[in-house]
Amino acid sequence: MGYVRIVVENVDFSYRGLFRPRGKPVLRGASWTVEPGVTGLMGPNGAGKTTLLSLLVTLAAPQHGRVLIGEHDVSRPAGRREARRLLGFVPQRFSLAGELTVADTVSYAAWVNGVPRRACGGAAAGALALVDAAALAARKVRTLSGGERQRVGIAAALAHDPRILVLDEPTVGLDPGQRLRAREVIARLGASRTVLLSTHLVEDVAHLCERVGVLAAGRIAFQGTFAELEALAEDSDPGRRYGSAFEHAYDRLIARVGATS
Ligand SMILES: Nc1ncnc2c1ncn2[C@@H]1O[C@H](COP(=O)(O)OP(=O)(O)OP(=O)(O)O)[C@@H](O)[C@H]1O
Repeated sequence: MGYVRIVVENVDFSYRGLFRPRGKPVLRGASWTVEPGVTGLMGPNGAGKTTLLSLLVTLAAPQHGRVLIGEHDVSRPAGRREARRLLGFVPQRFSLAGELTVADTVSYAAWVNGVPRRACGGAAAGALALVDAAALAARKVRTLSGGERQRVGIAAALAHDPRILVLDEPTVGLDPGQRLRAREVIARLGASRTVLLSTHLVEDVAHLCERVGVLAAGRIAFQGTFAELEALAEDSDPGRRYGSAFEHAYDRLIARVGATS
């Protein structure tokens, strides 16, 4: 199966409610192309990263503009149906039934996502192997550590063998060893899929992401490589270290977008 890109075209999105019929604009004319491999989505708290990921995985629909998953336009019901087969999603917080085994949890995810019942066991075993979690298959979910649980969540999202994997802050709350392990798993998955993850961690982007998008003031203010983002720092201080150069580039970018919006 080939690679699949994600295209976001001129998307507006507001959360609307009974008392806010026009809503609060979160995305305003956001456009972005996510290529195969691993891409990071960054942006300040409240910028709309989770909102944008929800639109990409068809949990919400834009009020204007469109989202394409491969050739499928998710604003149409048929396009949404086809797109969902191609998508796996790991939300920032997810609940798993503590009394189920890991194998049953991932088999169930496969079945929910359309894998025929007789193939679910094999699909689960394959997905667990992909995330280095085959040895956890017989464990009850309630006995897992945070890092193990995160890998099982990723396996559940992979159980129907999607071409695209979307992860919302996948390394939050993991200790440094587990974070490295999660990065290794995600990098491996990105070798044959389109992987998009949101993160606040500069090290995640530096070590893992071939490309990065920065969301600010309702749109993708930057898309390019990590090195290109870093170069925005226009390093006037030769003593500045690697990490802080990135923070500097990032701050300048956000300030520039804030001034023009
Ligand atoms: N269900 C909702 N109803 C109304 N407003 C919401 C809802 N979810 C998010 N928002 C608002 O939309 C804006 C974007 O939120 P979102 O969670 O997408 O940002 P984020 O970039 O993921 O933030 P963080 O980095 O803190 O996780 C915020 O102002 C938030 O308060």
